[in-house]
Amino acid sequence: MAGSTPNERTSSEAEARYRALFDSMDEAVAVNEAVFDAHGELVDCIVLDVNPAFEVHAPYQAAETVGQRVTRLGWVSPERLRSWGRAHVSAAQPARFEYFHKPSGRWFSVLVTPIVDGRFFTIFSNVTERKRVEADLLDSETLLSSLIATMSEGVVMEDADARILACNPAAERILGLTAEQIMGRSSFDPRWRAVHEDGTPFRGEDHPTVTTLRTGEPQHDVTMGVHKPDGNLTWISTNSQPIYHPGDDGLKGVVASFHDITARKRVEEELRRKQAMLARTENIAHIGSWEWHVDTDTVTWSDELFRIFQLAPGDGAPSFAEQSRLYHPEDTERLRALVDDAVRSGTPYEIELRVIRKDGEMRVCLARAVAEMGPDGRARYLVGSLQDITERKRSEEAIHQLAFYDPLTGLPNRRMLQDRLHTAIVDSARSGRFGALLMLDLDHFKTINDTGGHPLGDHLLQDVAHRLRRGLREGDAVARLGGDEFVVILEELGGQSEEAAIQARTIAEKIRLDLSQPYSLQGKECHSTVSIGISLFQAGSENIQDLLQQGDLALYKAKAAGRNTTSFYEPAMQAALEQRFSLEADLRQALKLHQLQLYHQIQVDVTGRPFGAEALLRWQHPERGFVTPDHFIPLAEESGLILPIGLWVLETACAQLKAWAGNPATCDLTLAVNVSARQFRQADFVAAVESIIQASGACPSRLKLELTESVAMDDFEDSVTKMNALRLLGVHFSMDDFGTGHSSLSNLKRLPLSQVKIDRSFVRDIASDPNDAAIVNTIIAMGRTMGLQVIAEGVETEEQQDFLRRHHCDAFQGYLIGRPVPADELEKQIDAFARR
Ligand SMILES: Nc1nc2c(ncn2[C@@H]2O[C@H](COP(=O)(O)O[C@H]3[C@@H](O)[C@H](n4cnc5c(=O)[nH]c(N)nc54)O[C@@H]3COP(=O)(O)O)[C@@H](O)[C@H]2O)c(=O)[nH]1
Repeated sequence: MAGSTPNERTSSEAEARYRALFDSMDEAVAVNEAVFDAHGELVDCIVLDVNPAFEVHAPYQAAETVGQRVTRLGWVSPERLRSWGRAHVSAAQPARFEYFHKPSGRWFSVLVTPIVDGRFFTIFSNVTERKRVEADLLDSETLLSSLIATMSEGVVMEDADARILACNPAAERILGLTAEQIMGRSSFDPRWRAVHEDGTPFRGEDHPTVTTLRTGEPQHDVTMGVHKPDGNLTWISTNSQPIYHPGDDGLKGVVASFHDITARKRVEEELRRKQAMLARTENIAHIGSWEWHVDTDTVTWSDELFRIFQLAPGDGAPSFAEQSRLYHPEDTERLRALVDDAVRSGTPYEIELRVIRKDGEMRVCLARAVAEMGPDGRARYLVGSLQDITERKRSEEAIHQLAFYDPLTGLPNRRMLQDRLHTAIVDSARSGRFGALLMLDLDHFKTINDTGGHPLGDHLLQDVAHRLRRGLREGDAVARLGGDEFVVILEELGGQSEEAAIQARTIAEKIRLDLSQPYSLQGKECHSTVSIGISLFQAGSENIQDLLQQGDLALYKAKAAGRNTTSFYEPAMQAALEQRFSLEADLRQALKLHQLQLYHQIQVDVTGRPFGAEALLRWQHPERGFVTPDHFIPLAEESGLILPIGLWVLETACAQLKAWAGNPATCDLTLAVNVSARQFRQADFVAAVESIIQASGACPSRLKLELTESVAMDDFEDSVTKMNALRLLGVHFSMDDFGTGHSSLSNLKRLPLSQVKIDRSFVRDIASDPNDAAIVNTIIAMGRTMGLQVIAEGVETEEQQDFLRRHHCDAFQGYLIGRPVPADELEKQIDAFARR
C-alpha cells in the first residue's frame, strides 16, 4: 500500500482481517465501548459496531443500534452492568447473561467479552428454543414433584446401595416416620422389622428394591409388613422400578412405590376367617354349597360338597350336566325337571336325592336351590345347598321303626296296626268289599316260655311272624300286638258278608294249619297251635277299638272252644261284654255303698261239733239283686278290684273273730277266708294280713287262709315263703279244692298246711262213682299221713257224710250241715248245735 508506513500497513492489514472475521461471524456480534463515571465505575456501554449477522440474529437493526447505550437498548440493567463491571472488568473476564427481547418474544444468551481499551464484544445467541425446552422441563419436573407430593402412594428413591435418597409425604404417613428418619435408611435396616404374610422375618436381600437392584428387574405387588415406631404393624404392597441415567448402562438406583393395604388385609383376613368359619359350619352340618352360572355353565362348589361326593377338590366341580351321573338314576329325572323350572321361572326347589359316591356308598341328601334372575326373566345363577341327611334319615327310620314296629319280629306294632286298620276301613268304603281282622293267640305259649326259657319263646314268636308274612298276600297286613298276640288284616274280600266270611275262615284255617306245623327251635322240634278270632268289617261300621275288641271276643270264644280253632265274632258276645263292663262299674261302687256282706258256712267235726266256718262273700245289688261270687269274683280278679275287696273280707273276718272271742259259745271257732291268686301274689300280702290281725285284735290262730292248689303251686317258692311267714304269726292254711290240681307230694310237704279240703266235685258222686270214691279215699289217706285235717265240702246228703265218715274224713261242710248265712244266723246255728 503506497504512502503508508509498515506499522500502518500492518495495522490496516490487521484491521482488514479483523473486519473480515467480524463480518463473517455467524453469531450476532456487537462491539461496545465502556462508559465509566467519575469514580471509574462501569455505568453503561455504547454500541460502536455490529456485524452483518447481528441484523439476522439479533432483534435490532444496525442503524438503530450503533451509537446507542446498552442500558437504553435494554440488553442489561444498569445495576447488573455495574455489578459485573465491579467484578469482571478489571479482571477482563467475560460475562454471560440472558436477555429476553419482549417485542420479538426471543431469548438471547449475551456473552460480553472484554477486548481492549474498555471495548467489549457482545455476542448474541438466540436461545429461545433452549429456553422453551428448559421451561417445558421445568414445568414437567414441577408437575412430577407435585404429583409425587400429593400421591396417596408412598414413594421412595434409593441409590445403588439401597439407601433412601428421597421420599414423599405419603411414605412418611404410611411408614409412620418423618422424612428425616426415612432418608438415609437402607432396605437392610433392621429397624423396619419387616415380616412376610406368614409372620416370618422379611430379609433385607428379599426386599423388592434390593431384588431390583440385584436383577435390574422391576418387582410388583410384593406384600410385606413393616412395624411403625409405635409397634403397630402396617401392611404394604410394593412395586420397584430400576433407575438408569440416559446414555448410561449402569443402574443408578431404584424407585419404590407402595400403598397401605393394612385395611384391605384386615378385610381379607376377616373374609378368610368367615370363609373358614363357613367351611367349618358346612362341615359340621354336612351342608355343601354351590353356585351355577347358567350361561357359562360354570360351577363352583364348597369344600364340603366335594367331601359329600367324595371327590377331590383339585379336580374341580363337575359341570351341571355331568353332575347327574352322581345321583341315583331314579332321582335324576325329577331333579332335571326342577332345575329346568328354576331356570325358566325362578321357582326355588327342594328335593331329597340319593348321592352315589365313588366307592358306591349311597348317601341321602337334601338339595335346595334358588335362582337369581337376569333382566330377560331367565335365571342367571342357581345358588344352592346339599345337606347330607343320611344319619338323620337313619335315626328317623330307627325312631319310626321303634315307634311303629315290634323289635323282636320286625312286624308292625299296635300303633302301626291302628293306622293300617284305619286305611283298610277307608279302602273298604271305597271298594264296597268286606275286610276281616284276625286276632291270633298262641296256645299255651306261657308253658313254652316257662319250660324252654325266654330265648326259645322269642325264637318261636319270630318263626310265627315269618310264617304269617310268608303265607299272606302282599296287600294283607300282619302285626304283633305284644306277647303271643298277632293280628292279620285281610282286605278285598267279597262284597257279601257270607262270601267274605267263607274267605276269611279259609285264610284263617290256612294260617292255623301253617302255624301248627312243627318248629325247629334251638335244634329241637317244638309244637305250637294257635287260636284265631275273626271279625269282619265294612265301611264305617266300626271304629278301630271296637273292631279290635270284637277280634278279642272272637278269640276268647276260640280259646273257650278248646283252642287250636277259629271262631267268628258274634254280636251276642258283644252284649255279654257290655254287661260285664257294666257289672264291673257297679262292683267298683259296691264297697263304697256297703253292698258287700260276709256270709258264713258252718264246719263240723266227725262228732258233729261245730269248730269253725268259712267266710263267703255276698253282693246285694239294689237292681241286680243277689249277685253270686261265681259271677263277680273272676271279674274282680281280672279288674284288680279283688285287692280292695280281699282286704275288706280279711278285715271283716278278723273283726268277726274278735267279736266271737268275747262269747264262750263262739270263742273257739276258726274262720276260713278265701284268698285269691292276685291277692296272694301281692308283695306286701304278709304285711297286710299281719297289720289287719293286729288292728282287729283277733287271735291269729283262729284265722285260716284257704288257698287253691293252683295258687299255691304257681310260683311255689314265693308261696312257701309267704305261708311260712304267716304261719309263724299263728295263721293256719287250708288247701282248697284239693284234688283238682297237680301238686306233687314233695311240694305239699313243704307247705305249712293245717288242712286239706276235698273239692265238692268229688263229694257229689262219691256214692255212685268209684273213681271219685277212690280219689276221696286217697286224699283222706294222704292227709292223714301228712298229719293234716281233711275236710270235705259240698256235703249235701247223709249218704255222702256216712261214706266220708267211714273213710275217716275229719270234718264236713255243706248244705247238709248248713248253708252260708249271715253271722247272727251262724251264731244261732251254733247255739242250736250246743243245745242238741
Ligand atoms: N277270693 C275269694 N273267693 C270267694 C270269696 N267268697 C266266695 N268265694 C269264692 O267264690 C266261689 C263261689 O262261692 P259261693 O257261691 O259262696 O259258693 C261257696 C258255697 O256256697 C258253696 N257250697 C257250700 N256247700 C255246698 C253244697 O253243699 N253244695 C253246693 N252246690 N255248694 C256248696 O261252695 C262254695 C265254697 O267253695 P270253696 O271256697 O271252694 O270252699 C268259690 O270258689 C269261693 O271260694 C271271698 O271272699 N274271696
